[in-house]
Amino acid sequence: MADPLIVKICGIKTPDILEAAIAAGADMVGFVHFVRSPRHASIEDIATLISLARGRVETCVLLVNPDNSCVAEVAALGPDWIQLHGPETPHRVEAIRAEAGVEIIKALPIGSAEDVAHIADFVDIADRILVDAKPPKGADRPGGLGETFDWALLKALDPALQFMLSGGLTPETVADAVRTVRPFGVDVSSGVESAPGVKDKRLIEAFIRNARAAS
Ligand SMILES: O=C(O)c1ccccc1NCC(=O)[C@H](O)[C@H](O)COP(=O)(O)O
Repeated sequence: MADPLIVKICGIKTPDILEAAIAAGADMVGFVHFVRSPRHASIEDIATLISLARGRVETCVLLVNPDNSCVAEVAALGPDWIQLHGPETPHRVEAIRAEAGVEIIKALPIGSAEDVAHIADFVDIADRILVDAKPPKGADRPGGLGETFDWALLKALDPALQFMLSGGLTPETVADAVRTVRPFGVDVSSGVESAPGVKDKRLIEAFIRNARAAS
């Protein structure tokens, strides 16, 4: 039997939405620590959210090219995962993994066949790979933009690679994404919001329901 689909709801900022995501059956929740994001959460808020979530749902703190002090501060909160969503090199991912002692999701932006080929550099270093749309030139952040990419590019990947799919997924598109791409997991942020940074409980429920129905 195939592994059950992992569903991650990213960009949660409040206990209320955390509870809604858990009640709707999320496997993993993401907290963004990046000041330019409309989903930015402080270290103090993330500490509260992790303590509420512990043992109920896997937690992931999303960082962009963090320095060592930021990594240490986040690792001390005891998340299940750290997601690196910036231009971190394989060497830097390896160093952060060793420093934090936390499993790493490496997010990689996809816009071309070269970007897909670049994934191979991280598969033995990161614990999980997440593919996302490459941000348009001039974007003020590297993710959470509601942008999709050409899923057909992923046909070049080693079929044995288990990866998570993100980038512009919505309750309406996630079933097609699951059936077409057959990812190990799906990740969403903008597609379950009523405005940038404002999560919508009904959209979260619909996203998880539609993802599971297709898996
Ligand atoms: O969400 C953000 O604002 C963000 C900021 C900086 C780096 C990454 C960010 N989000 C990454 C995510 O995990 C999103 O879930 C992923 O990019 C998909 O986002 P969306 O297309 O909005 O569903």
